[in-house]
Amino acid sequence: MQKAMLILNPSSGKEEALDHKESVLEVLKEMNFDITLKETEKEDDATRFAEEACRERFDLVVSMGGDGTLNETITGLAKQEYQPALGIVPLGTVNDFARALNISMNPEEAIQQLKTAETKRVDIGRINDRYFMNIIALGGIAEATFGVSVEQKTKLGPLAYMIEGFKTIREKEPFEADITYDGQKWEGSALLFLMALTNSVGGFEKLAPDAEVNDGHLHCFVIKDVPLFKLISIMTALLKGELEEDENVEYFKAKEVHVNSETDLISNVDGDEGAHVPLTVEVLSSHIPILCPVEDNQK
Ligand SMILES: Nc1ncnc2c1ncn2[C@@H]1O[C@H](COP(=O)(O)OP(=O)(O)OP(=O)(O)O)[C@@H](O)[C@H]1O
Repeated sequence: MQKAMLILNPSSGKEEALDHKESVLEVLKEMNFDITLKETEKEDDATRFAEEACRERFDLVVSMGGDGTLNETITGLAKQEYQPALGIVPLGTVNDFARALNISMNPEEAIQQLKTAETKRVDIGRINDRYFMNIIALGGIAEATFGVSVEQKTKLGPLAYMIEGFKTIREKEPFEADITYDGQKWEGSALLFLMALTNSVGGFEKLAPDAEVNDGHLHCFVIKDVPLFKLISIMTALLKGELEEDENVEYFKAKEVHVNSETDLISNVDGDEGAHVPLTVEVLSSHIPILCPVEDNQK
């Protein structure tokens, strides 16, 4: 009999994981899995559980929680030679990675999708010694989002990040960035630097319309030092996928990016506080086997 590990974070999103526990257990049973249930209690539990699933040669790991739990689970899988397939039941407030994979935002539907899903290897990213699934952001807006409370996030949803960022951007200075990517260089004054693996960021799904979850590239945007009103219009157009060529935005694709700055920038890694500059960011191409809805594979 094949073995599945369900990693469940009871505190995610609106604390609804326990409401869906029975459904997911039922579906995994229907799929003929011998199930081990692991509930997280604290930081890094999901990483330890995922490592254990690799060591003990589980066939499937299902991560049921928010982006934080998913990031921890992927961190546990990323370094291992043997990796079980990863199923995702999104329960967080943003769930960008699941969005990019066309996994339903409705937990019950996402659970049902597991039954017919197919395994697809997708890219993840590494920033210094940490992994990420969606985006690295650097600059005032990016740092401001660290202050968004869980209550705000839950109430306002994904928009809270951007709103909070715009509110505080006035106080922030542009930074001099020294960016090297795949042998090329960009130097200049920037307000924001984004490196995205998928098109789905902060709940918006059109950031980099040609980004695929396994295209082996970081999609990078440097927003130069512009007045606040211009920044807001650029960001709005960018997130809606409506940004035309703009002299204030530099776009490039890269497999590896090095960033340095004299300003002490703190990276925003998938919405959480990450490493300070200097940074080395790279794509680990088609690195994690993920259960994706069938429709997506048949495109
Ligand atoms: N039982 C628990 N009670 C409280 N916190 C927990 C528990 N188990 C894990 N955690 C914490 O929950 C965090 C992850 O939460 P979650 O998966 O909801 O991510 P998130 O980033 O808040 O998601 P999103 O932004 O999409 O809402 C981990 O950092 C971990 O420390």
